[in-house]
Amino acid sequence: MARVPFELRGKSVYVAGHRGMVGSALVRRLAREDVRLVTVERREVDLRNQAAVFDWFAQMRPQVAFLAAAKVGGIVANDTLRAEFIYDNIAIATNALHAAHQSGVEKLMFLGSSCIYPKLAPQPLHEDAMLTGPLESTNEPYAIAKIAGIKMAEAYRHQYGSDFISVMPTNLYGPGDNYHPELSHVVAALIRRFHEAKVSGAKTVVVWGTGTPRREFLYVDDMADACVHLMKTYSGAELINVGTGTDITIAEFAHLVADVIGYIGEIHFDTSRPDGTPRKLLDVSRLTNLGWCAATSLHDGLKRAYAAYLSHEYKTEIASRTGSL
Ligand SMILES: NC(=O)C1=CN([C@@H]2O[C@H](COP(=O)(O)OP(=O)(O)OC[C@H]3O[C@@H](n4cnc5c(N)ncnc54)[C@H](OP(=O)(O)O)[C@@H]3O)[C@@H](O)[C@H]2O)C=CC1
Ligand SMILES: C[C@H]1O[C@H](OP(=O)(O)OP(=O)(O)OC[C@H]2O[C@@H](n3cnc4c(=O)[nH]c(N)nc43)[C@H](O)[C@@H]2O)[C@@H](O)[C@@H](O)C1=O
Repeated sequence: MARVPFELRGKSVYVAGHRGMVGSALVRRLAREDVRLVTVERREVDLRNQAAVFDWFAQMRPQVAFLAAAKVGGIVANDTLRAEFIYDNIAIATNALHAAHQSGVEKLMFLGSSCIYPKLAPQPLHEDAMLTGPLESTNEPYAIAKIAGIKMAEAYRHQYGSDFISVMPTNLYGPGDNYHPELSHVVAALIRRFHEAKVSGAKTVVVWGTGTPRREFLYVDDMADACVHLMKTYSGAELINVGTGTDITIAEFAHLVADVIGYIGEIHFDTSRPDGTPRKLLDVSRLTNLGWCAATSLHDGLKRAYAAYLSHEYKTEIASRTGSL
């Protein structure tokens, strides 16, 4: 059966995690499609609650689902909230994927992460590197949960013929990010730290680790655009990496953030803090062959992310999401 191109038009589309960074970008992107958006707040349906999830899918019967809900955070959140990261993320994946199968969802996208690849896998990280070696210890519980979700989508495709696809995003940033000083990812952490240093006139800013790890960063609205593109054009069991295909050291990145924010002081590296994976550069050849590439440069994306931070920094939404971590 030819399953692509998949027609989104006229469909009811569920975005799980619609208040999050990726989910809200998906909502912005889907506003350009002729679809009926379906969302539900966590206080009404906690995706860890199997009965609530099964009931909600049976009642709402969405035709399409983007699974962008997860327990998410940076290196310290992953390393310290290890039980929550494995429990929440396995529960969310198993409940939502099985409910989608039971209620007859036509097509579903599961969002994994580039941290599912082995710590020392060859670079750039090809999709076939999954399960070929030990994981990075700081995010092993999260990665195991994501691998469970990927394998579940693959199994349901194999046994039931479900059109479930899995995409592996690189490190993401942009509007709606979490700015918690300890628990956030590096982009949000440094935007906040450099901004506060500029405002207070601080002479030094501390950046974690040695500065030598390399990371690839994708602007979240590009991520949402890639998700919609792949939903329409891809159907298969193979994973699809989603990134830019270029990376940068954390030291170079810190200087770029300082430049965008206008901070002119010194940068110190705190080597007592973890570096995590030495390098996480995605091989994006499958994505490129499917006709998609990123549109936003890191410099432009950071300018937009900083503008979003300035316009949201005192709003309670970020404060409440930060408090929930
Ligand atoms: N950010 C990144 O750099 C990367 C993210 N990803 C993946 O992308 C996806 C989206 O991440 P991102 O947008 O950054 O994360 P956010 O933390 O910004 O958003 C996560 C969303 O999931 C919802 N959620 C979490 N737990 C539950 C629950 N138990 N029940 C219902 N809803 C829940 C949150 O709800 P609420 O708003 O109520 O808190 C929130 O809307 C995730 O699958 C993540 O693993 C992959 C690679 C990199
Ligand atoms: C997306 C991916 O994100 C996580 O992995 P990670 O790439 O290690 O994420 P990170 O953004 O927290 O750090 C990136 C690098 O940056 C350095 N770094 C410097 N200074 C700060 C800093 O102030 N905060 C943070 N968080 N990191 C800093 C930090 O030491 C590291 O070398 C996974 O757990 C998992 O969640 C996942 O899927």
